[in-house]
Amino acid sequence: MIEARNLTRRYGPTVAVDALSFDVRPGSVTGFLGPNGSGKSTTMRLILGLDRCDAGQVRVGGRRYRELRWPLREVGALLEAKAFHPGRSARSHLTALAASNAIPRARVDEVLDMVGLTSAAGRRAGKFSLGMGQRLGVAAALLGDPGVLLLDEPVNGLDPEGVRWIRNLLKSLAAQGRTVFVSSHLISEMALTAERLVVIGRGRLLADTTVAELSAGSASLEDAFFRLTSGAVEYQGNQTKEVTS
Ligand SMILES: Nc1ncnc2c1ncn2[C@@H]1O[C@H](COP(=O)(O)OP(=O)(O)OP(=O)(O)O)[C@@H](O)[C@H]1O
Repeated sequence: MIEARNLTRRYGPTVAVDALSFDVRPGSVTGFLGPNGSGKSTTMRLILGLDRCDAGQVRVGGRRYRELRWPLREVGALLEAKAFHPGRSARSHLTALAASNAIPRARVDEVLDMVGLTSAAGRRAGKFSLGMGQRLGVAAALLGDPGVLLLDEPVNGLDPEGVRWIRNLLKSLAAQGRTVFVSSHLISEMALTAERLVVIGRGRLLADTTVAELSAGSASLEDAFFRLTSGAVEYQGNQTKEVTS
């Protein structure tokens, strides 16, 4: 369970996260949606204690992240791909992480197998493709067999097999009773993966609901998302002249 209450983070004049309150419950995948710059990554960093909040608080399993004795065994996180030393092999990266949290070494090979990196385990992680880096990040998140998982854009860079794999993985982790919180810009993918949604815009909560509820009355979840966030989009491209061939 993740409980955010009145969570607020400012960077100078920018209010990145603005009095945000929501719960992420165990047993289902909760998608975290919002336009560019709406505060999703900042919120995830606040949950993980990687950034301090100016007001409010967030608890994971009833405690603040920094109060957790073995954080990797309680919360697994994938924040950005390639968050590892480029000169280390995938296996040695995971082995070092396991040692720091008193996780048995045998678990390293288990998670390498789960993410499909067994054959690349001895290669320098710095030479990994984006998708392989994402897989290694997922392996690190799963290492401590945590009850809570936080993933920021996990499908980024994954091939179609990888997208389907992560979808099924997240659903099965939730079905085991874990709390799974996952951000994405791919609304159609979220429609397939998530049961619940937290939607934010300009740092504020726009909806804390189910996919079914939000989609009801719209042609698609994407349409419902655009309607919900239409007043909260900060960065928008211009339509270019249509190309006809
Ligand atoms: N370290 C920082 N210093 C200054 N401003 C920041 C910092 N981190 C985030 N911001 C600002 O906070 C706001 C929210 O950013 P954040 O990265 O959390 O959004 P996001 O929803 O994850 O965006 P995206 O979908 O584009 O990844 C933005 O205006 C961003 O410029």
